[in-house]
Amino acid sequence: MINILLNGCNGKMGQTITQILKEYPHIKIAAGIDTNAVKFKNDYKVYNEIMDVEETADLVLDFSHPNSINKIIEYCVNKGIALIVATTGLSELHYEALSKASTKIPIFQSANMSYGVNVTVELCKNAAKILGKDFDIEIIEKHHSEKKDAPSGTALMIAQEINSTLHNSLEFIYDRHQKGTRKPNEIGIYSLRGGTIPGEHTIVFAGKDEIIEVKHTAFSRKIFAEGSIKAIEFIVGKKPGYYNMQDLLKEMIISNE
Ligand SMILES: NC(=O)C1=CN([C@@H]2O[C@H](COP(=O)(O)OP(=O)(O)OC[C@H]3O[C@@H](n4cnc5c(N)ncnc54)[C@H](O)[C@@H]3O)[C@@H](O)[C@H]2O)C=CC1
Ligand SMILES: O=C(O)C1=N[C@H](C(=O)O)C[C@H](O)C1
Repeated sequence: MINILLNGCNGKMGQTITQILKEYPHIKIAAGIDTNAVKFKNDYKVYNEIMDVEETADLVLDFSHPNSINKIIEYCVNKGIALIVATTGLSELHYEALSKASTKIPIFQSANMSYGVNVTVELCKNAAKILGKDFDIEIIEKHHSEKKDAPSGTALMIAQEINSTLHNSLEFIYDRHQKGTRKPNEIGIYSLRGGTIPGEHTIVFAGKDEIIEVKHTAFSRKIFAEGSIKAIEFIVGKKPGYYNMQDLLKEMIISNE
């Protein structure tokens, strides 16, 4: 049995995970944490503060807000348990703190827990290797109207992966208003917010007289929850270190061979 603490349990993702985990008897939510602790009636205890949690657990799964990152890192390091961070909108300081903590505990961090998106990243890296010199690359992301951060963590992750494939030669542009003509070394990232869109990312490779688009559409939040379950199974028993979806996919490919 794997026991988890679910940080942000009363949010959209917290509740999706709460429902899906009912189909996975080997993973139990020992307790939840949410600043809005009374929003839903859960069949586990919900705390306002992680430091008050009495239940023991193997790991913390976080889908909340960047303002809780430092506290959950401190909690996991003190307890010597793993941490999975799915929250987006993190700052450089948050990444530094996660990296420092990963020398003591296993940390899994991904801006997108779906397999499909992580395969999309690989497709784009390969396309960028071939097309990067001759094609302009731009990213368009669409999300629901309640999303707090922009651009999405996924759009940034895709842009960073493409940039590292192109020897970090790209300049990130988030708004073209009054920017003039496009320079060849730019990568534009655009955000649209509306309705209940669970998440859509389109990566555009625009050349002379032709265009290639790689697009991933999430039809529901289930894909993020199912990827999180794979991350839970992956991280338990791991040595301290900084892991992501690419590590998980590599392990899956090896075990399928
Ligand atoms: N990595 C991935 O695959 C995915 C990541 N996300 C990210 O997960 C985060 C949450 O997304 P949603 O569930 O859609 O948001 P939401 O706003 O519906 O839920 C967030 C929950 O966290 C709670 N919360 C806020 N501050 C907190 C704190 N300091 N401590 C504990 N709880 C706190 C809120 O009360 C709320 O219930 C966002 O950053 C989002 O971008 C969302 C979907 C997939
Ligand atoms: O807030 C969301 O909803 C999502 N956030 C993540 C992101 O910022 O990339 C992942 C997914 O697209 C849904």
